[in-house]
Amino acid sequence: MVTREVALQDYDRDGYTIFRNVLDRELIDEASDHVAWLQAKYPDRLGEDLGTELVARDPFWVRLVGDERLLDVAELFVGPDIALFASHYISKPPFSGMPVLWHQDGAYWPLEPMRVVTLWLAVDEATPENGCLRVIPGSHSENLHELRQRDDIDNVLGSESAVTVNESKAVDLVLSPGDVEVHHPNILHGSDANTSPRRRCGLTIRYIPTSTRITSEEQPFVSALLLRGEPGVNVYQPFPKYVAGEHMSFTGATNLA
Ligand SMILES: O=C(O)CCC(=O)C(=O)O
Ligand SMILES: [Fe+2]
Repeated sequence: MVTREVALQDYDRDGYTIFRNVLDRELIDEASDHVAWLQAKYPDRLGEDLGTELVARDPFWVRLVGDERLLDVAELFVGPDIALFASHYISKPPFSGMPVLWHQDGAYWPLEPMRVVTLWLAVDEATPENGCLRVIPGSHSENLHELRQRDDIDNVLGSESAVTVNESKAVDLVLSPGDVEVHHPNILHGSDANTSPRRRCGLTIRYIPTSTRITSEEQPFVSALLLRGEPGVNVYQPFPKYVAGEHMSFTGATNLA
């Protein structure tokens, strides 16, 4: 088990770090069921695009991103007053899962200042074969680059950082279900297509200190949720109540009815 100090040193130096085995198998199995449930409920959405406006009305999603073990990790990076900014499952189906081109998250986000951390929770095993995350260590010290549109190839974001990336420096992040990778908003990262017979699903969770303002016009922001501590500068969505038959059932759901 890495100590907090080592994790923070790694993050400061490399722009990312990994925490192993943060969540238990039972909860990860529920997250995997959740992906199947979402895909049945929203058949027109791609597995790579399950998020944002779905989060705050989904009691399991809110329970998952509000898990104390995840918030304890987030707190190391953003301090004790923590809100959710956004969350997505990126579930790449076998054989056809799309790549995520090289990018810096901060180039996409309406946040001021850009203090935010991503926790990427592995729902499936992630390996080079099924399109695991890839990062360029140390690139978080670069400023945010312009984006350029990319519609010439199938890809999740439809855009990429307008820089030439030295892929020989890329590190593949091999993760097991329940592991959490943490990354900086400026780090260059992406992932290849899934050409393997195995699904590759991860959940991105973007946590902000409540001193970071979500500057989008729409307020409260669709997936803004106060998860720990003082509310700071934002307004937030209410927590959803669990309604049997409407929401996915999960351990502890009826306590949230
Ligand atoms: O899941 C992926 O392949 C990409 C994830 C990503 O870009 C992110 O977590 O910011
Ligand atoms: Fe990203």
